[in-house]
Amino acid sequence: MSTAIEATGLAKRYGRRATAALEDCSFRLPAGRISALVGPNGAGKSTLLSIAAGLLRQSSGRISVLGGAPGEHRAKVSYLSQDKPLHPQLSIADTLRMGAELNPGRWDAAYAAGIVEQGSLDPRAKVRTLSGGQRTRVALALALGKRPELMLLDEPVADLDPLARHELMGTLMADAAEHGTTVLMSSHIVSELADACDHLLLLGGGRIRLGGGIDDLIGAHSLVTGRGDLGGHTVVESRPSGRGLTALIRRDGPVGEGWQVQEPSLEELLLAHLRSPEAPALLTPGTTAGTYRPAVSA
Ligand SMILES: Nc1ncnc2c1ncn2[C@@H]1O[C@H](COP(=O)(O)OP(=O)(O)OP(=O)(O)O)[C@@H](O)[C@H]1O
Repeated sequence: MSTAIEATGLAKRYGRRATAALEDCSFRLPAGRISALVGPNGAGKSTLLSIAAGLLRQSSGRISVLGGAPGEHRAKVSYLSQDKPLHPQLSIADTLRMGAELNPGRWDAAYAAGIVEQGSLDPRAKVRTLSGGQRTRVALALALGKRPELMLLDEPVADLDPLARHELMGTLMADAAEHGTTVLMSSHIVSELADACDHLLLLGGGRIRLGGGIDDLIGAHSLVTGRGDLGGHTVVESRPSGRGLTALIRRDGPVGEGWQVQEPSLEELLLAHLRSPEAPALLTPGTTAGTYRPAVSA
């Protein structure tokens, strides 16, 4: 599988701030995955997405996007920032016409119009008269109508009502799966990421703490309850439970006797890592920078 984004030692420091927003951030995002970019407030998610979009320059390190420098393949990339900028004076129809003009040869007018219609929006309505969630829908129609190869979405559905969120996420994911679009999407709504995404990047302290297919990452961990020795396993988090412990561990071989073993949910996996910022990072082989070499035909 080819590479959509690869970063090595990526760092970003804003001005003279003592702490870096990104610090030695290295990962590979395989093409065609729908990846959740998760992390606490201030973890560097927006910074990473802006750098990948070519709108912000890193302080050091390297990043390639669709095989080029960020911004080099702008026509194939849609970036939706948290504030979802649109022209307030334009109508929805004019906004979509602008999308068509800016993306000659790529624009899918019927698809973009369909996303607007799903929200029962009048195409003649001015953007300034729309609610926050309605603007989000129009911004997503612009981003999707472009039929990009890579979508960089910064909290794309945070201000949508639950029904609209579910329906728009469904559209986005079905479309990405059908067209093989790579999606990197930041969000705090973990319950919905579990349904929508097949890949995860967890950012903490400016570094990648977890990276890989969601099934692989969950499969590498166990939620154990009981008493006994957990030596040999990496204990990500543990807390007292009854007369013993409940712990999220990264297994190294079978778990010993005296423990009840369960598979953690994505939420349990993320919460344990968010509560334990000192736990060692885990990147699956396909997500480690520098590990992918395209097959060479003889
Ligand atoms: N323009 C800026 N100038 C100075 N510092 C900034 C700027 N933008 C972000 N930062 C700082 O960089 C760090 C990372 O911010 P960023 O917005 O990338 O985090 P985030 O993970 O997207 O957060 P959130 O979940 O709250 O949206 C924070 O400490 C923030 O204060």
